[in-house]
Amino acid sequence: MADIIIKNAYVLTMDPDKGDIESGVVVIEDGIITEVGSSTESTAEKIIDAREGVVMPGLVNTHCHAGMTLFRGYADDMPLKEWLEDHIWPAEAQAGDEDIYGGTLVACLEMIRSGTTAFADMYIHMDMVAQAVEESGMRAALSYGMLDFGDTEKADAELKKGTEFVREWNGKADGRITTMYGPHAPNTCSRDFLIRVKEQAVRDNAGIHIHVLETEAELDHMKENFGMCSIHFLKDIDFWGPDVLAAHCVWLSDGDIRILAEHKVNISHNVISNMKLASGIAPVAKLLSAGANVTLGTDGCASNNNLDMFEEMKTAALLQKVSTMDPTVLPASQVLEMATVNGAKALSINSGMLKEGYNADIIIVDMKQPHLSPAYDIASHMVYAANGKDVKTTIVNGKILMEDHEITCLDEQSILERMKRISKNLVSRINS
Ligand SMILES: C[C@H]1O[C@@H](n2cnc3c(N)ncnc32)[C@H](O)[C@@H]1O
Ligand SMILES: [Zn+2]
Repeated sequence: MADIIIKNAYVLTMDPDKGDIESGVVVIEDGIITEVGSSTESTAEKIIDAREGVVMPGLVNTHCHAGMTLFRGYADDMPLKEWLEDHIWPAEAQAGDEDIYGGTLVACLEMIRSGTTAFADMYIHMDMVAQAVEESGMRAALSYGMLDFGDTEKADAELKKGTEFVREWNGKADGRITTMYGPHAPNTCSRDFLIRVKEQAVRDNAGIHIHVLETEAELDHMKENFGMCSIHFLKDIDFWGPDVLAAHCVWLSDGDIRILAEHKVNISHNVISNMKLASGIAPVAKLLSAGANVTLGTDGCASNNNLDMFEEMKTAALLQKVSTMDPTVLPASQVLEMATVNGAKALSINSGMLKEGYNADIIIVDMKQPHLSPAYDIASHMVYAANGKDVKTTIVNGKILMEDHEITCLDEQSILERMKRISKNLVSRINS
């Protein structure tokens, strides 16, 4: 007997061999999708009638700092350097285990509510982040954000911390948690340190998550110090490969785009964060036509200011269209691919499609609403008309984390109460 059968659903499989199914079933057993479309199986522990709903793969947020929900709305309307150095980093220095744990739980609630089933995170106090992810039921690729600023003692300590985290948590939480190395960026980490991180990641067979060319200031810094941009600099030290997840990638030349595509680097496009910090417009249409694996991420809540991947999809499409003055770039189906299939590939997880043998990471979107009516083209609706609040059911690894808008895995009220308490205490510590 199956664990879950979802029936009477419009199934947006994202599987190119199968396409959409007008009214079909999805069968789940032991955390895995065992059938899609039709089934001889009619009994299950749990039957979900998804009439007037769209069943699709959960969205994959490939660049997040989940604990930064703590700083949602805390420092807005300024450029990256001032925002990080004068506000966020001093605030993070005051945050403790309890704060990051509580902030991450709020992020998980927000993601589950808005249809994200997996995310890549780079942050601090990562044991607490991992613990929160484990409890939430979500899937995540976690990394400790390492910075050395050219200080060799700090480099040793940071790499030690990063390595311990990678080794301790990889494969934990029934395999829902995987780990990566997280060197912060080419302008905050030294050349030697980046070389050491790459070697260590190769030894540990782990991926690398890094910010790259988010701002023009980084481009100027790299040119001044190394006579080349970050993309060429990282090529020079053999850093690039399909194991790397590069966030932002805004300030790219055509040559940079070729390098990223050739080395099969995974790119996380963080359109809303880049717009809010006025960092710039990433050449996403060009990256995609060069064959690069472009995915979507929200970045942290202090530069977005939410974790709604539906907003991210719509904004990504619209900004590329207007910035290239070409309405045909990033059509809805391609944007959906970025948020599902491409994201799963970047995280090396077997999710992102509704297909036999894939992880049962699935969401159901409630279509019986004025803003989704009528429904000619479901992909169009998911990108241009829907938002995170339309997600009514979220399943990760075959477990229901939210059903009919009701969170089933976490105690939402107590997490929100805790956030009130810790954020108040944190701000009073920062201000004293
Ligand atoms: C892992 C580290 O990355 C920082 N961080 C958060 N958002 C950004 C961003 N847009 N660019 C660079 N660093 C960022 C966090 O504040 C943390 O210190
Ligand atoms: Zn970031």
